[in-house]
Amino acid sequence: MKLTVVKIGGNVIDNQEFCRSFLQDFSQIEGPKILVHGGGKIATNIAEKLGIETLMVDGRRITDKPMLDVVTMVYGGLVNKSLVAQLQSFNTNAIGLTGADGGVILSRKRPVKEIDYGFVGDIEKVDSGQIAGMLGQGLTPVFAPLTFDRDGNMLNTNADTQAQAVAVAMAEEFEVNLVYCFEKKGVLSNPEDDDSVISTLIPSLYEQYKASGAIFKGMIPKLDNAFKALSEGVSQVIICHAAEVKQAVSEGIAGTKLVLS
Ligand SMILES: Nc1ncnc2c1ncn2[C@@H]1O[C@H](COP(=O)(O)OP(=O)(O)O)[C@@H](O)[C@H]1O
Ligand SMILES: CC(=O)N[C@@H](CCC(=O)OP(=O)(O)O)C(=O)O
Repeated sequence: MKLTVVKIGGNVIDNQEFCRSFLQDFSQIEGPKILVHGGGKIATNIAEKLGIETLMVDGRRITDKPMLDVVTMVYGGLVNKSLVAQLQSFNTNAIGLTGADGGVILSRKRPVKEIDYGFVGDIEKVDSGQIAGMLGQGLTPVFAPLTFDRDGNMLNTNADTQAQAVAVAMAEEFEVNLVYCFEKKGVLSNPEDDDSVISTLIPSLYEQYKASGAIFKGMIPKLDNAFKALSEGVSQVIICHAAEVKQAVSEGIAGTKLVLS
């Protein structure tokens, strides 16, 4: 059975009209589906209003206790519940969850090496059976980028990684199609040219673009996650503009398609 897992980034969520139109398209995807959302940009804005400074290292947020409170409120509350309410208006019976709800995504607090990331989680286990149970009831899980550990902590978890971990876990039972949606048309060969979309990306080409600097910042962990998903059993991975989500799912052609060779 086919399953679609879509990740939507913070730049899309932050734009009300763009986000609403994406959710309408997402609702029209046939068959069981899961949405994993980010919201990094919104957390940064709200933290700033509260006088809390944002620090990112390698695309990961340093999450001390005040920042953990912000991301729990923003991702688990504001963003998650707003997406769920909007999906309900498009007749998708969404259920909003953090990884802690139902114990679905267990993590381990990232060990301190050179950098102390604070309350950031590295995913250990996804309870695919419980997620399949929700899908079986006709529900569409909507995951906030938050997980939990055995010590009772809520942990901030990168949304691209969480989408990858959910997709890989579900691939044991389903034929999973993973789509990373963001505000550009795909992975670009020239970051200055929005039309320079790489239609098919293989690992060796990725390494070349990374070395030349054409692929940088947030796109690097996104692609690492995307290739990991493919090599661990996910059937198809596409990175595309949020407006192309339906096309990516129904035709398998949109933005950048990843292949292993
Ligand atoms: N070659 C590239 N093609 C497209 N985007 C790129 C590229 N290299 C770097 N980027 C950057 O990566 C960003 C996407 O990563 P990220 O900010 O983590 O997205 P999201 O929050 O949507 O997950 C884009 O907004 C863009 O600025
Ligand atoms: C640990 C970590 O970095 N967590 C991310 C979770 C949100 C996220 O990934 O949002 P986008 O997809 O919109 O970037 C953060 O707090 O920024």
